[in-house]
Amino acid sequence: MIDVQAVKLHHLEMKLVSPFQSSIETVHKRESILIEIQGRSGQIGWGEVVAFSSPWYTEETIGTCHHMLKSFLIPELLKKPYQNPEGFIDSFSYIRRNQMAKAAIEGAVWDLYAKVQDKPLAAILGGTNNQIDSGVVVGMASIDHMLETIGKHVSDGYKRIKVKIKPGLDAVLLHEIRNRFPDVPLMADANSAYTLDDISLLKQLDEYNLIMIEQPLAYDDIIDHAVLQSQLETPICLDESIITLNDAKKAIQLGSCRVINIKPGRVGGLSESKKIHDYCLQHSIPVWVGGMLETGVSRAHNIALASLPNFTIPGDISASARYWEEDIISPPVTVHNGKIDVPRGPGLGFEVNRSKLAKYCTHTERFSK
Ligand SMILES: O=C(O)CCC(=O)C1=CC=C[C@@H](O)[C@@H]1C(=O)O
Ligand SMILES: [Mg+2]
Repeated sequence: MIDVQAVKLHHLEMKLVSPFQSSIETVHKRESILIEIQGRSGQIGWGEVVAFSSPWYTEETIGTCHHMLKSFLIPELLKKPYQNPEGFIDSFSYIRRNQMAKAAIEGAVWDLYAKVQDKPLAAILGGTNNQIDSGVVVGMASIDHMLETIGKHVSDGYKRIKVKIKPGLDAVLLHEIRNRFPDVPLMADANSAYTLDDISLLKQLDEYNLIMIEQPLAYDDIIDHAVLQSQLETPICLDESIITLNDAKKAIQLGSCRVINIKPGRVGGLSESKKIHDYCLQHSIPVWVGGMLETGVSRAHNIALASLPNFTIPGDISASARYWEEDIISPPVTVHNGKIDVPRGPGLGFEVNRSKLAKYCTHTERFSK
């Protein structure tokens, strides 16, 4: 039973240890909202808004999520008790899209639900693995700088390297990486930087033995991706184009991709993530958990999700230290021999460190019954 008495929104501002550049945007400072919900017997559940400050990745922002939470989602949660997270999800099924706002509060509800049952969130979701493989993303920089960063991550033991590419920084970059690191498991993420006019250039990337190329074409497309996939040997992975289970079904039926990146924020939460995972498992499509440069709270949700059996490709879940001087969870996420332990404690299995929260929090809002 989930009977939420009070909700707090903690607005945070944290500086990344180094700026993160993709084909569209460079992120220096991360704004986020942590959601703290309190159940009837005093247990606390945590969620996180992973939208960025501006709508460059999807249409949502911290501001739109805040509006949705305050005006619609929090009132729905405080209105009555729910038997389980699915019951709460049904209560807001009338709301179109706004996936990151929904995922943030749904994540807090899942954490609370697991704590009420005194079980790890991973177990409640159906996780089967005690450890997950860890991959890391290298943002754009000069090629020399990227090679140096990759070398560091490889020696730290990361199981997979993802680089950001765009026209002009693709074949030349991958060529240099393969010269230096011929065998490293490598993939490239374009964040929609190409069109079908670039097909011959994209075909050249087949020679770099990439595990996959992520979202090469438009952020809302599955048709052109099907055309491209039919001409590429390298598997296409969809990220931005997959917002719901239905999108995943259609993309798989059309042959638009051979891999899917599941980010709970992008697909509206852990329930939808699990449905996409299960459908992909039935259709032999491997999946992995994507990252959003998030704090330890959302990273903890991602670790629990990644313990499910079809997450067979290392995701973008790296150590806290890769992002922050100090994370706001205790203990921070650490990587040993390229692996992260799935926590065994109840709920997320990490505690939010209140003094660090206070340090990075600009203001807190409180809502109650
Ligand atoms: O969280 C991480 O480690 C990196 C995440 C990452 O690569 C991305 C986060 C958000 C937007 C994009 O630039 C990119 C992605 O598309 O997957
Ligand atoms: Mg991506």
